[in-house]
Amino acid sequence: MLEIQNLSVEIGGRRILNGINLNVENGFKNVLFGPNGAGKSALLMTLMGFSGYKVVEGKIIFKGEDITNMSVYERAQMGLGIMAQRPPNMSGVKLRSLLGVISKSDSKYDELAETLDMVRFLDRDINVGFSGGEIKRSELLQLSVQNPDMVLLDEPESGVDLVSIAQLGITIKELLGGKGKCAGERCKHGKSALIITHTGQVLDYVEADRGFILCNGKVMCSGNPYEMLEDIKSQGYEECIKCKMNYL
Ligand SMILES: Nc1ncnc2c1ncn2[C@@H]1O[C@H](COP(=O)(O)OP(=O)(O)OP(=O)(O)O)[C@@H](O)[C@H]1O
Repeated sequence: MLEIQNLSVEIGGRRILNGINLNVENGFKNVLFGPNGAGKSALLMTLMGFSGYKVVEGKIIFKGEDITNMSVYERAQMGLGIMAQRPPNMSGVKLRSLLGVISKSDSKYDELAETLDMVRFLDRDINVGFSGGEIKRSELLQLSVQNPDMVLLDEPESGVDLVSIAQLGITIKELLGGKGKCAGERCKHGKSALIITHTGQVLDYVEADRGFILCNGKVMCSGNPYEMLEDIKSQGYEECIKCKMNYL
């Protein structure tokens, strides 16, 4: 589904990502761990094609096509979607208007908005004055309406209160499980995902397949995401440098 080949990225002339090789197979839910500033968000933003992230080496292959130089719009049209960590304020653009543009004609976003307690935000400017948790719910609502084949989730649980986190987790699970319309392989395996998490709370709702640890802009190791999370909790990220040789 997604192949990241020897990807190096610069922001403002500074190398942030260095020779990243990482795959997300069809229907797999892979997890990206790593300390603050490792380059995790930069990787997801680069995959989605946002400006400011300059690919200086390598390729991004999605569904067999080289998307490295495609626009955000083209990537979204191909079935790639993101729940960003810090999406921008969109003054003058109502959430309802954006959902209308994203949704296919038969999408019922009112129902999804109700599930995520977002109905009262539909006629507000996107993200303007939203709390941290409200921004996350708004992002998830947009992503659910888009219903992409592959989702990029950047710390979906951060800033969300303990009560709302269950609803958020269930909605993510339903989204990834391919609930609703889908076809062929996608129906069988659900959607593909690359998920950034520090706490691992989202993994209570999503069955993850493989974990990767990113340190200093490089993938240091890969393995069972649940074991990796326990190791990180008990030993921190020190060990990730040592296990570089185990990276597959
Ligand atoms: N627009 C920018 N201009 C300059 N430096 C940037 C910019 N965006 C990101 N960086 C730098 O790139 C590095 C990687 O940032 P990134 O947000 O990808 O880290 P992260 O692994 O997601 O961290 P966290 O876990 O704290 O969210 C950081 O050193 C950050 O300061």
